[in-house]
Amino acid sequence: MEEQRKHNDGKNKYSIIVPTYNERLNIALLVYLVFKHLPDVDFEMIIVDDGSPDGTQDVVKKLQEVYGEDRILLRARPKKLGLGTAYVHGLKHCSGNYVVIMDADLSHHPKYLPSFIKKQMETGASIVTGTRYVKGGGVHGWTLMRKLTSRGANVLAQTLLWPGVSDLTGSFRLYRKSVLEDVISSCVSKGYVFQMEMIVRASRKGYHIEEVPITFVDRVYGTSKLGGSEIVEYLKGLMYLLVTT
Ligand SMILES: Nc1nc2c(ncn2[C@@H]2O[C@H](COP(=O)(O)OP(=O)(O)O[C@H]3O[C@H](CO)[C@@H](O)[C@H](O)[C@@H]3O)[C@@H](O)[C@H]2O)c(=O)[nH]1
Repeated sequence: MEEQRKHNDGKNKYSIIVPTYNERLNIALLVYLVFKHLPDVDFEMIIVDDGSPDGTQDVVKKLQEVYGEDRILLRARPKKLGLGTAYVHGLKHCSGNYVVIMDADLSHHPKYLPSFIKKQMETGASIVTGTRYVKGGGVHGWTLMRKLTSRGANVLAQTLLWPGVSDLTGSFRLYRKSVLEDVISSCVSKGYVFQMEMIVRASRKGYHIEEVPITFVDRVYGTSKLGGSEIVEYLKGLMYLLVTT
């Protein structure tokens, strides 16, 4: 972190976008861990909640009292509108020059954040993406079916699209804000396939992308919102990318 501060010169600010839907049991621990792992970093967290019926927003408001409304921003939408548009919505409210996107359920552990920042500073990359599919990365707690689905989705996309990135469907990423704005404006997907579209379009545009290994740990509280319809959307998205990129 000392090294990080040296290179930072107080200029870099990180906006961490966290989309939430029914994450009441996870969000406080996530916020605590982000603060713990980024003690000397200038950052804000933008929670994009889609009217979670479990009271996620009430917890976020309490967190704002503890950490400050300038560090924890709540940007709510009235109903569940999908992951892709949640990122777009969050991005509108970012004041940092770098943007991190991560899940609320601790499957993206905040302990990795310093390595994302370090990698970006060392390489000058426009995007640093977390990968489960290189040495040092992995998944923990998934059923065999979920592992096969994720692996299959990646292998299929790698074979068809050749993007030069090992994990296309993961969403734990750091972007230079201007790059995210550029790439996001050319994306059309709304659901989970958005992650793949983002990284493929960024790669096609020639942006410098680096990877850091992460272990994705399945959530302890709550349930995944990834259903059969998302898989159909993924396949449609893959075909769309095949013909448009
Ligand atoms: N605001 C908002 N948030 C949402 C929505 N759907 C899901 N989320 C939030 O998005 C995050 C990821 O949702 P999960 O439902 O936990 O995803 P997952 O099944 O664990 O999938 C993860 O792994 C996939 C790759 O294997 C990723 O593609 C996916 O983005 C995510 O990281 C969580 O913080 C969840 O609350 C939505 O419609 N709106």
